[in-house]
Amino acid sequence: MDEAMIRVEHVRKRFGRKQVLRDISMEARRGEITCLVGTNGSGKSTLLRAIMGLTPLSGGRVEVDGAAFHHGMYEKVAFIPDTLTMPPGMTVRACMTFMQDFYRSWEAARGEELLAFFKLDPASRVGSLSKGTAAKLNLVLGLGLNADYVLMDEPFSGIDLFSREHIASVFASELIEDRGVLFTTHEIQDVEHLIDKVVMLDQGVIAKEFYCEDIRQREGKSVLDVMREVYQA
Ligand SMILES: Nc1ncnc2c1ncn2[C@@H]1O[C@H](COP(=O)(O)OP(=O)(O)OP(=O)(O)O)[C@@H](O)[C@H]1O
Repeated sequence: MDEAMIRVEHVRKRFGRKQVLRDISMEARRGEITCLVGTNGSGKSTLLRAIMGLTPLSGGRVEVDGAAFHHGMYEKVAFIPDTLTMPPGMTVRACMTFMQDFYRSWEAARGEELLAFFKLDPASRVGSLSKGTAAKLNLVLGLGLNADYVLMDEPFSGIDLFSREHIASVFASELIEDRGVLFTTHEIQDVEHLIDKVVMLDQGVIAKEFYCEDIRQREGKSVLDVMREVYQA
């Protein structure tokens, strides 16, 4: 059996008395772009953080390529959060040097390629970046890692149309290659043509998990059509 995937099995997560993830089982395969969707507060960020071991699970398990997730896997699975975590005084160049010092899997040449792709100025400081530019730097730092899987939390949040298109084009480029991508977005219509699979989260469970091509061919529906059916039912 091909185990090149992140597999989430019966994951549960509770914050105090609030059960956010009730029983989540899903897969994100290497070589595929998987999009996690759900209404506000449905637990998308919580699930990404749970997969990365950034928040303890209340139950269930996460496997990467058939082995239980452990901290050594941070080189294999990159996480790009929805906010830039670098200190405001640091320059873009210093952020890249930090990544180089901190991660064995940082690929300097790929980092330079990404910097050029997003037209970022290496001398600008983190604190002076606009929201969209900060999001681009976040992508440079995450995708510069030679990780097999990349998890991204809302890479398009608050970003203008052209920057969104620019970021979306990364998904179709060799910068992603055969990695496995799992990301969340509310801007599904912008990326629908780029994604392979959709996982729909609703009230702590997976309401639906499907390949976009299947739903298009079999039912003649767009992802948005299916989302309307599930979330507006
Ligand atoms: N650290 C925490 N402590 C308590 N509750 C939390 C914590 N983190 C998240 N929650 C709650 O878990 C639920 C899911 O939050 P989460 O951020 O995962 O949703 P989301 O689907 O990413 O939402 P959005 O689309 O608005 O970004 C929310 O009700 C939130 O208030």
